[in-house]
Amino acid sequence: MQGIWTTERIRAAEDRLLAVTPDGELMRRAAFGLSVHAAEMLAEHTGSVSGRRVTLLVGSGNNGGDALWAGAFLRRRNVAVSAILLKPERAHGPGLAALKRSGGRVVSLEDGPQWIRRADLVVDGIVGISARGPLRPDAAALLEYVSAPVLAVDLPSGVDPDTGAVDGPAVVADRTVTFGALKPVHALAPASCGEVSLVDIGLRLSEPDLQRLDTADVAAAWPVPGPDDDKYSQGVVGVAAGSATYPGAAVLAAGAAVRATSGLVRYAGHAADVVRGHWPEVIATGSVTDAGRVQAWVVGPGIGTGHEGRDVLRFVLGRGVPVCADADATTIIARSPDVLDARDPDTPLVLTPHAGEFERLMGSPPGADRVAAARAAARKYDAVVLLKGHCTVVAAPDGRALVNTPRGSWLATAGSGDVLSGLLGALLASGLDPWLAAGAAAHVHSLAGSLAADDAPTSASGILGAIPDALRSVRSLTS
Ligand SMILES: NC(=O)C1=CN([C@@H]2O[C@H](COP(=O)(O)OP(=O)(O)OC[C@H]3O[C@@H](n4cnc5c(N)ncnc54)[C@H](OP(=O)(O)O)[C@@H]3O)[C@@H](O)[C@H]2O)[C@@H](O)CC1
Ligand SMILES: Nc1ncnc2c1ncn2[C@@H]1O[C@H](COP(=O)(O)OP(=O)(O)O)[C@@H](O)[C@H]1O
Ligand SMILES: [K+]
Repeated sequence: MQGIWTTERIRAAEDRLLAVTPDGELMRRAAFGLSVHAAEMLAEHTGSVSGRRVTLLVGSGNNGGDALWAGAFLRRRNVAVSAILLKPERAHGPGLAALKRSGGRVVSLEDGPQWIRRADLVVDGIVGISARGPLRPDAAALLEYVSAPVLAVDLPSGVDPDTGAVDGPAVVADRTVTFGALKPVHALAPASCGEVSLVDIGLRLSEPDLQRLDTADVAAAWPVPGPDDDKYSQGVVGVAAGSATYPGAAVLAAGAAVRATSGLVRYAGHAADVVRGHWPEVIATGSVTDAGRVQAWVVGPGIGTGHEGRDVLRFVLGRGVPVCADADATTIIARSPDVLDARDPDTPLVLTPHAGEFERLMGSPPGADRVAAARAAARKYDAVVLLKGHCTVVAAPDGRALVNTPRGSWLATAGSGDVLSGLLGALLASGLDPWLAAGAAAHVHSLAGSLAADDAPTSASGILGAIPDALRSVRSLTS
């Protein structure tokens, strides 16, 4: 698991460390690491370091101080460094002195654009973890001239450090070098951060506020049959999805469940013939009432939101097994919360809303703080909530939260959510902790999406087809 800490926690840990570290030492550690990454980027993009031009955008806080010190270190490698000070009277004193001593140039805000245009690399030291609100106009104006690769100091300026939300102009970095520990922005705003690198400055932190699954966590959690297993012992999943008119959701959800684990898959609903045609290994019946025993249900994709869908949902909630309520099932719960009376409070429920379904469930959209939103919904429904979007957030009623950072946006395609629910249902049936099951399913779903796409549009069927490759890739770490 990768830990992620809020800026409040980071600041407290920094204060503790600062108290026992010589003055300026932490910043120099941070800035030296930053300069190594800057040199690496110069070499990558231009083929050399010496003689190249770096322009620093320098705000009035320590983030600007990091940039100035890094500039001084780069001077030692014969890089031409210029610094644009947004507030010259409040620039970090020791950093500015170090840059000047090393032969770096300080340029005025008015001359800034030409130095940005001529740069081989732009370093964003405008603002770091003390950023508040949208980027100020003088800083925002400079960004219009940037065409060179950008290295963000700690985080891309203009992006909220704790939520990753972007409200107005913001830096889009090719690489972000952060210090001590990952902050929420790094997991929640991948398109703004670019590649994220962590420089160790010796921070000590306890329990993280937010987590991210490593591939190794997913590999360790994913169920694999052993010598004594049979088709029942690995967990049987039931899929209640689709309709005669719209059988696609059923085919996708059942197919994802088939590919996720080697346990048995049952299907119940009006698309039984179509599902059987696609997946002969699925035991398909017309109704949940004669589906047979399962260890978890996936319910909702394509079942409609009328009384029949409501009856199906109520029936599966009453079976005493974990339920993944997706798509139409979330809408039914939002409109008729009394269906949840059928649920035994001790059996896990996973809700998988996208933003629109979330708004129906909670009465307002997720807003900028998607982690807080998912946590609130998890508490309200006493359920694990998987909030879909570019980044997927999974929160448990006990407050645990994780985020899945995607590789691109190819998952934004029709039916992709049905594939996710099938994966998740199969993991629930195997007995995995529902929060971990949701996180692992999201991880494999997004990996399958990027493998299927391979830089060109794909489809839900393509994502489904790439599940075995995604699992092979995840498991290759363990073999
Ligand atoms: N502490 C440590 O041990 C270490 C800390 N480190 C580094 O320190 C950074 C944190 O530094 P920090 O706390 O000095 O604040 P920082 O983020 O630079 O910005 C504050 C200034 O920005 C301004 N400002 C605010 N919002 C703005 C906006 N929207 N748009 C534009 N400007 C805005 C605001 O100005 P004011 O409102 O005062 O005019 C304020 O003065 C951290 O990210 C890391 O890089 C590393 O060296 C490792 C060791
Ligand atoms: N821009 C995006 N980037 C990455 N993933 C996305 C993006 N938009 C949607 N997704 C993912 O794609 C899936 C879409 O699911 P859903 O909204 O239920 O669609 P559908 O009903 O068509 O299946 C979710 O897993 C969601 O997290
Ligand atoms: K920054």
